Amino acid sequence: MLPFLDHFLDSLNMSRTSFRVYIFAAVILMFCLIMCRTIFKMATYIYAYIINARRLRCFPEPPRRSWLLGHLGMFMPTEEGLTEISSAICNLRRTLLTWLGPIPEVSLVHPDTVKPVVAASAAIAPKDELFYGFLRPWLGDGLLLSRGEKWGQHRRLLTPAFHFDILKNYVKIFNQSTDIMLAKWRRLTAEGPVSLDMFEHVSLMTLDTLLKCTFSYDSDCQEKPSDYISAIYELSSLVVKREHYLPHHFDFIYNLSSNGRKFRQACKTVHEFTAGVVQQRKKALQEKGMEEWIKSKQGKTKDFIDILLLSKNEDGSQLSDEDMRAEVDTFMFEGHDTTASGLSWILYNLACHPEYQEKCRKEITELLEGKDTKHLEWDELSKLPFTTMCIKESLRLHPPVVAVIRRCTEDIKLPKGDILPKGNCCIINIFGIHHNPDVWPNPQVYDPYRFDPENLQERSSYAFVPFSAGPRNCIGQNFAMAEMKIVLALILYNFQVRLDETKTVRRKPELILRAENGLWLQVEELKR
Ligand code: HEM
Repeated sequence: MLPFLDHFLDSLNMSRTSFRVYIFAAVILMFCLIMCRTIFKMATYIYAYIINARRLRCFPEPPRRSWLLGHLGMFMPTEEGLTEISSAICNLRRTLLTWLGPIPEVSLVHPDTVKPVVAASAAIAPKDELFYGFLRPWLGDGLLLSRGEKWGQHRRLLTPAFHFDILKNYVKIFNQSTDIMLAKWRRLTAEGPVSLDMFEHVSLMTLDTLLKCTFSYDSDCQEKPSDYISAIYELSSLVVKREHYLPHHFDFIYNLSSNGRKFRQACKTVHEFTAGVVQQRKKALQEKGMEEWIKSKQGKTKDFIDILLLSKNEDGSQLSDEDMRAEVDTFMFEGHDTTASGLSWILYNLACHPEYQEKCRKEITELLEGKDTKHLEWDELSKLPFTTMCIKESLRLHPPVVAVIRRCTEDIKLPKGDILPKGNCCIINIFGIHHNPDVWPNPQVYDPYRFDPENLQERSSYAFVPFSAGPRNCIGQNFAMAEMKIVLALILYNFQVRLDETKTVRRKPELILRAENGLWLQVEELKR
């Protein structure tokens, strides 16, 4: 049947039976090798899990089944666990690491390791990994998900939109949106203190702010429901549900599911809204002409879409409609939940520590007392040093984004000499870094004095990375810090927040760090 094979075996002086035995042995050997590799890899994970769980105690709350998947990421081999394992294997380190292939999701928890990874991560694509992929149908090729040359070009184009001269103009909006929330709180607490879910109230307020800063759109969403806002909420929750349910990781199955259909519908609502505003604005610009249009904006706050319309690349080209839509959707996604999470946890930490809350209030009162309008100006934001320390310490203890993913673009040397091979994916475990006892003594303790300028010197700049770090850090961090300072100042000036003893607060890492069943605090108006 196979004259060629017979000829070949004759030339080797080998019978067909012996040939079959050899082939069989080779297959068994290959199978054993693959099994060894898999077993070894699994043992590595289990060992690292035990080491990390013991050493780092990332999340004090035991994981619940529903979010075990997301939670496991926190315990994937940290570079320390990995070092210990590979040290045990001793000289074969490099060879073994290479042989094992890319070790998925090594979780980086030390500033020295994070530094080379984020520094090299400008043009790479961390973004096509599992989780980022789920966001793509919604956010398109916006700044968060784009890569390479396109990312570089857009980042250069968008950076001026976050210049202090532009951010200054948003201060009025931050004050106004907070006033709306506080008016609501006044109504709710008219009869006495009540317990409110901070996430619910604060995230509506941050969305309201973003809609005004991005589109100049007053949706009144803090008072009445809005389709666009509901769609954004739905998209955020559907992405998390998809991540936690393994069969839905496959596009084919997800698209057929009811959640997949809801996701498509919500994407449609959001995209139509954004594209509509972009179109309208472009039309107005074309009708008026550039000069007249710029004149009409003088003395008014330029929103984010205005700035995008005026931006040009080095070659004079502008963003296409599609790119503009993607950038706006990305800002709405990146900018509201993160800031809401940051603010909710700050209020929680200050409720846990009334002495710090009182100290912030004193600082804020000194600034606002004697002013006609109890609003903060841009220049006053630097006059709240203790409040800023409290905000930073809360971002350390409860970072809104718990982790980001990067792929190494080069071999990365770990502190103890081991190598993370190029191409390996790693989790920059922001939560882990912020809770690493080697960097932060007593990491679970809320102590704003860690951020006293006197204590900053000896700490690595990669020890505190709530906004990530390196060229691909958060473009909106100054926006977020300004907003958080203003909102916090106005809340503390007008209200007292206390823990609600009837509700337990448990951290719940999703897209952002949430609280299981909401974050309920007792709110009481201060009589001045
Ligand atoms: C407390 C609030 C915020 C936190 C903690 C935060 C955190 C982060 C982090 C950790 C990243 C890196 C994500 C990654 O690489 O996967 C990021 C990226 C980004 N953030 Fe923020 N963010 C906040 C507020 C904002 C705001 C207010 C905006 C816009 C208005 C914004 C816009 C963005 C964008 C566009 C990116 C992608 C940047 C790029 O890849 O070049 N963020 N943010």
